[in-house]
Amino acid sequence: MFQEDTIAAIATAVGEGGIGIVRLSGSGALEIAGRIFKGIHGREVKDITSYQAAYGHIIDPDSRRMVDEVILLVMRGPASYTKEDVIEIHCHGGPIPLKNILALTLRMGARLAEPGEFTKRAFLNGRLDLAQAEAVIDVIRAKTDISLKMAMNHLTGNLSRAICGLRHNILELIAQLEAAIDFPEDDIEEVTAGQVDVAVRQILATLVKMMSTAQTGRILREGLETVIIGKPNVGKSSLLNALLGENRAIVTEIPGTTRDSIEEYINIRGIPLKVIDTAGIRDTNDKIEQIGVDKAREIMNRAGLILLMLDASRSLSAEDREVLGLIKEQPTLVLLNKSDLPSRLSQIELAPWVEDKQIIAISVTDGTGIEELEQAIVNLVYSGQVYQGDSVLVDNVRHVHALTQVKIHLEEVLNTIAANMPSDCIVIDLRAAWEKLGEITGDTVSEDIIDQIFSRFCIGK
Ligand SMILES: Nc1nc2c(c(=O)[nH]1)N(C=O)[C@@H](CNc1ccc(C(=O)N[C@@H](CCC(=O)O)C(=O)O)cc1)CN2
Ligand SMILES: Nc1nc2c(ncn2[C@@H]2O[C@H](COP(=O)(O)OP(=O)(O)OP(=O)(O)O)[C@@H](O)[C@H]2O)c(=O)[nH]1
Ligand SMILES: [K+]
Repeated sequence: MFQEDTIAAIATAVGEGGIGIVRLSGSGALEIAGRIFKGIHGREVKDITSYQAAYGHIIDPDSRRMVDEVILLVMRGPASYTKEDVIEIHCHGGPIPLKNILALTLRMGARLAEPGEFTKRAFLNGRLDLAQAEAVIDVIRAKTDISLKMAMNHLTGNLSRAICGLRHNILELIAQLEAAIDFPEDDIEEVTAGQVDVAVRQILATLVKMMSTAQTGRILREGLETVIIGKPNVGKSSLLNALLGENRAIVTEIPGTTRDSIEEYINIRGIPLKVIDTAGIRDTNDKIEQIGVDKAREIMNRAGLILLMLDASRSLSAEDREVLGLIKEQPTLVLLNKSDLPSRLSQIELAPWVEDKQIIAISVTDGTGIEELEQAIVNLVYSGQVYQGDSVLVDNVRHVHALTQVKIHLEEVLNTIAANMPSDCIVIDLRAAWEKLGEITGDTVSEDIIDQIFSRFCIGK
């Protein structure tokens, strides 16, 4: 199922870099490269064996002008990333050499690749399944080492294998039931329904276990949206700076498809915290009562973690009570800052406001309680089992949605069995579950969904 046109794109990040790469993929890749590459000692592209590089120059065949000095790498399909013929031109890593070489390949007949089109071809040509292809971009966008381990785990196919295992088990049940439908001699059917019931319950248990990893998985993949809230001067900015300083901020620039944004993450023992910026609110006015309670509520509703800060060196004020009044069901850690100063905050007065929320005494100034704060965040995210990167976590909303549907279909199977309905009714829901699972690996998925997934990739990947 090879696509005939040859695509080209800059594979490296835009901007200044040591080396830049223009990548070509498709049946015309070698020929196009052959027309613009002059290798040392007359080395020609067609004579370079797969996974060998050659030194030479890119020459514009029309003007005979030298465009850049390069190293060219040949990967012949199907032993390439896309399974097509692939050429990489490693040039000087400036935007102008890259742009000129790309333009030249386009002039020679290549087409500019769409975002994610190389990986899309790798998927369509069977190098990767859909879950693995999605992991490629997760590897690139991983925010911490742990996020990276999780993504690599998916890239190597561990999630896919788990899904395929479930699909295999469901398909076996379908086959058994259909055999019973097609050969209804004996009263084999009743026995089979009982067996199906047991088997489906087993599959459901595995499914539920997988789904239970989704919350942690999603936090590791996307970051935990965190808001630091408290009245002016309690030490919110100081805490943010302390966390940033100790844990080295990872600033990922994601030129989003919807909006250009720079997202900042704080790495708390491998957990990426995405601190929601309340600067906009703070800039206009420093007073909590002027924030507009609605706005504060909205921010807190969006947050996955609330760090509510009080000044332990002062007694509880009306402003504090207003902030405390915003506490809801969400995970909240109550931080009593400035614990280095004499305490004036009455725990008895505070208690009814915080109920079962964890309270941590900290001092940003001398570092007291920061470790405890980090540990509390770790406990919240992992709820027990710290992720070491060795097991499969479900981390992708698309996958969670599919699994939720699968669960509904399988529960329907149990209902159908309980209602003594005929086997073909059972088969309908088993088949629906089987197909839904296939959406994750891309075995049964619409072109729309495929396009949607790859459109979120960067160009050149
Ligand atoms: N220069 C370069 N680095 C890169 C990539 C690339 O395309 N180019 N990759 C991606 O963008 C990633 C590596 N992924 C790859 C995965 C498979 C194959 C591949 O061709 N595999 C062949 C093995 C070839 C052989 O046997 O020698 C195969 O499995 O058939 C290449 C890259 C990261 N680094
Ligand atoms: N003694 C002591 N002072 C602190 C501590 N943390 C912060 N401060 C001081 O408290 C003052 C306010 O700190 P900020 O971090 O600006 O407080 P904030 O909550 O961000 O204030 P706003 O930006 O006005 O909302 C500064 O003078 C800090 O140096 C602490 O743990 N102990
Ligand atoms: K401040």
